[in-house]
Amino acid sequence: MNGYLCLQDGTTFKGKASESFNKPIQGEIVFFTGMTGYQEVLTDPSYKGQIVVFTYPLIGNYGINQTDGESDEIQVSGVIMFQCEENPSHFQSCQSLGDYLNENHVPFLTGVDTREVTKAIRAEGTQQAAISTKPDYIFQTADSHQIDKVKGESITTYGEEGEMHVALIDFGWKRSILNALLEHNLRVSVVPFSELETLDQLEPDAVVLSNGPGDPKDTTDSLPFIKNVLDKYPSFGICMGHQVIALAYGADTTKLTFGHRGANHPVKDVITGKVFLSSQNHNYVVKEESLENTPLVKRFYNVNDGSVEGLMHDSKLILSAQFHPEAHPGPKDAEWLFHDFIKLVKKKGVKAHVS
Ligand SMILES: NC(=O)CC[C@H](N)C(=O)O
Repeated sequence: MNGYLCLQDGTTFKGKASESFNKPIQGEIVFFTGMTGYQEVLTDPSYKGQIVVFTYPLIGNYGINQTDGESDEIQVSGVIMFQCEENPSHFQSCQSLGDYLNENHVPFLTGVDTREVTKAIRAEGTQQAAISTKPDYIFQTADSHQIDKVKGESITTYGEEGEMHVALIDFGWKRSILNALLEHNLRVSVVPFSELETLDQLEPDAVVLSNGPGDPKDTTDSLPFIKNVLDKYPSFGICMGHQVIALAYGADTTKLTFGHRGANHPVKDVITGKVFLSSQNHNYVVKEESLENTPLVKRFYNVNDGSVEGLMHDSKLILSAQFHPEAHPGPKDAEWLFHDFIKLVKKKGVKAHVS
């Protein structure tokens, strides 16, 4: 059966609709440029409600395994591919990508010129799109507040034997962030951001603010509370967590034209002068000029477009990254950030910089 990808600007692409596809779906369309990492992308809560275009032409060749999920379910609303491999080959593969998507009723199109779609998104920007049986889809009001769809209900603690206690504030956390913290022998309590009043009772040694879907300003009501937390505990923000730290201290965020999603985004560390490759998945960025009257300073920036990629507090142990030091998917070149942050927390450091 034919299926259509309809962009809100009127552009339409024809493809082959997946087996389980029976009703149109609408979502924000974004593109991911990595050659691998599709399972992590599909299950990352930051992608909640989005339609993901994989620019690499062959997706699914190593199948789906039991370990690479970033959460227990598929979070994207739809997938656009050129070719979805039906016969995966990998010793850990337990299912093909197509079967995985069909079984979970996530619609996808194949046979679409994904590079052409990407060019259209780059030209007109991230926008609403639909996977539909007809080329003339009528757009509905876009879904907002994706964060409400991924938030956890209660506090859960992992790594009971850990030597220090970290509260991971949950805006839609990726499993790899938890794993990176557990690898450092920490006890980690995942705290839904709506449960922040109980954070003090946990007596954490430090706080990590997680990734999450949608507009960071969806957390506006919680910002005064988050600022209290930041003022009190050494803190490390990742992606949405980084944006929330900026907002809490009075800086501002804005939406990029088409975001950064992929496994090879070059970032420069202002302090060391080093450039490293990073895994990224975001639409929003902190506005550099809005940092002016805040205690935050730019620590990292994107080598391609100069946008802010991370912050430090000028007198507190607060560090943040717009990219993903936990990787999954993508390079682990930035995992030293966890190491540095934890080392500073242990030393009772007062600034987010190891000299
Ligand atoms: N991965 C993330 O945490 C993404 C943050 C935010 N939703 C953005 O798109 O910019």
